[in-house]
Amino acid sequence: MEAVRASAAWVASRSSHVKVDMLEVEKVVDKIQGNVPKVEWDFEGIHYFDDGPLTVQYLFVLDALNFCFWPDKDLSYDHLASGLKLALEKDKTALDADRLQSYTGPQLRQLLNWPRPLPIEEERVRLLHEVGMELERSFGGEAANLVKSAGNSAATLIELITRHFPGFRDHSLYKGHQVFLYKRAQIFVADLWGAFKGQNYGEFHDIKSITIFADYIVPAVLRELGILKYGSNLSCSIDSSSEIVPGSEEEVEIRACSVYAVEKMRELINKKFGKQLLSIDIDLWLWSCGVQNMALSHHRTLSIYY
Ligand SMILES: Nc1nc2c(c(CN[C@H]3C=C[C@H](O)[C@@H]3O)cn2[C@@H]2O[C@H](COP(=O)(O)O)[C@@H](O)[C@H]2O)c(=O)[nH]1
Repeated sequence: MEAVRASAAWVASRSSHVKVDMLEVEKVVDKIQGNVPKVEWDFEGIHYFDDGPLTVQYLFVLDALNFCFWPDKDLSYDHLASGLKLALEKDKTALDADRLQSYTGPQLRQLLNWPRPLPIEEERVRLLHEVGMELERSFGGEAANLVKSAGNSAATLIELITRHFPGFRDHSLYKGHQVFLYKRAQIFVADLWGAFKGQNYGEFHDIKSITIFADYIVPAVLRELGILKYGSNLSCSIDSSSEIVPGSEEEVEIRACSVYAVEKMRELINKKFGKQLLSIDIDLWLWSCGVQNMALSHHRTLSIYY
């Protein structure tokens, strides 16, 4: 994703609230001797998988809703992944395109077996409808057809997703420039790649073009590692759990600098240790560390993108 990589670097070079500390990037790389611990996709054992098109439908719906869990302190990504899995196991038609278009908020809660309104629930419902409608209109109702039409190219798939599904157009304006982060579109590609182990629906000849997924966990891990340094006002806001305004310079810098920092880490590991590491590998390692560290304070932005 050249647009993501280039715009993240552009932000990082002008950033004032967040800095990428290159010395710390080097220290971390040397400490692990270039060996990023391998984390298996679905290390938690919470995702639906049947090796066929229904898995693709599941992952697309999952990533359409894969954002903003923190406003409910008991809710996490795991509930979404395992809730949709259980729903599919009970009823294989639960995620059919026509069904997606008719879910209401209470029905979505019921589907996920969640006892109270979900964060930004109306948007989640709207996005489900959007996915159902566009899948039906352009892809015969199946996310598997969307994936097939990308011809095994991650970049083409992301282009198709962002062209057809406005809810996946994760971008911001920063100092007048358009910044692309495409977190949920990229994570869908990575989920296909991970679930299908690089085969079948998960085969992409350009998987190395994917960057990390700029969420709210990875930046917190990078900060903990000393790689991201926040200015004092931003540090105070995050540590006191104040909300960071969506589209603010602070928010864009946190996300873009995270992408940039991991790109630098990957380049360094590959150069110094002669590896062919992907950003996805680093992402899953950092993310899995982050979700296991309950004490980590992350930035809080109300957003449908992450
Ligand atoms: N960068 C990055 N962000 C990720 C994921 C995943 C899940 N990926 C699956 C793929 C393989 C594994 O087996 C994982 O299960 C979720 N998130 C983000 O985290 C946040 C949720 O946090 P909490 O509220 O604590 O549950 C929220 O923004 C969500 O969008 C990832 O991989 N990378």
